[in-house]
Amino acid sequence: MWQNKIPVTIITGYLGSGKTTLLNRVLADKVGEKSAVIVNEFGDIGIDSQLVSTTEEEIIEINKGCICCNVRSDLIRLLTKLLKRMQRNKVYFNRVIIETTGLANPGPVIQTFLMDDVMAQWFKIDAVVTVLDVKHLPYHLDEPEAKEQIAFSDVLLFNKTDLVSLNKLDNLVEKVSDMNQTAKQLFSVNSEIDTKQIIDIDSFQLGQKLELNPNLLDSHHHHHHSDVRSFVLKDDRPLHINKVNQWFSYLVQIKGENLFRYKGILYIKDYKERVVFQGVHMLFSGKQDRPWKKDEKKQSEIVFIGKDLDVEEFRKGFEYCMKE
Ligand SMILES: Nc1nc2c(ncn2[C@@H]2O[C@H](COP(=O)(O)OP(=O)(O)OP(=O)(O)O)[C@@H](O)[C@H]2O)c(=O)[nH]1
Repeated sequence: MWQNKIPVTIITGYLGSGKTTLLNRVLADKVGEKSAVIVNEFGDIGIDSQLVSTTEEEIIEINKGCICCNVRSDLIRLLTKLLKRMQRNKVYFNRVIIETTGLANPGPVIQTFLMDDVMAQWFKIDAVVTVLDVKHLPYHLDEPEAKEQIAFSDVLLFNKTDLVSLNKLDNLVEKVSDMNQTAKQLFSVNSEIDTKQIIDIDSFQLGQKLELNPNLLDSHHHHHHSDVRSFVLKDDRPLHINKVNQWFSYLVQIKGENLFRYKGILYIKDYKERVVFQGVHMLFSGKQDRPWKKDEKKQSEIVFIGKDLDVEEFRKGFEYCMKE
């Protein structure tokens, strides 16, 4: 039996801030070995689990909804199952890392570990790590999810510092510090930090969290998402690269402001490799990834998350990329 509770690191942060990049760093590091990883995706499909580079960790994905709402019971069920498998020596893990969706309020996730008896007996929260996209966060600071992610944080990672001036960064740090005065502050490009600064730091402060939100432990606590929607386009017909380039440059330039997050895997005609792309507002990057595996279904899957997006228009654009 284990004498110590299993530490849980909760990685949160708004859409596209650099959470998966951070998770990959932790997993590539010695400190992340033997982690059970839970990735929660907002939308129908799990692109994240395909983008997380894995070795021997258990990666489990919850993608039926948002982890902080209807999926809380799924989280408990899943962790209970993992515990049972460990007791039967089927798996071994000595920590849990949860990456929440960019639209999750971490409050209810924290609550899961405090309120449920079994969870509280076996697990302890090591830290809530919030990744901040210093370029785009100023546009989202008024969103309730962004605010709560900052408020509940034990470690604030100001990421993407390559994209802003020192002046802008200072302004943002000042605003964020007003919202959370006790969290440790770290700065990074591509979430590059010494992972020891966020893992096994035992810095979860319940008292301080309760001061912020006295309802945290109230099991009737409810939370509603702001007006942000997501949808997925999926098709197994190959896409033409020239058309894809045209469509994306249109989307980025014309829709970029309302397009908070988009990412996916593309099946491009005549390419042996998958194309993986990522976008946050007007910043976009795509690259050829590993070759398609023999038994893998070749198809394109894209998730879009944003405000005032006309799904039909996106669907037409996608169809256009398939036409000869
Ligand atoms: N320029 C720059 N780009 C970055 C930095 N960190 C991450 N990115 C890019 O930002 C995009 C989003 O990074 P992810 O790690 O996928 O972000 P995320 O928070 O997991 O995103 P979601 O969970 O999908 O909302 C990717 O294209 C990254 O390569 C950084 O410090 N600077």
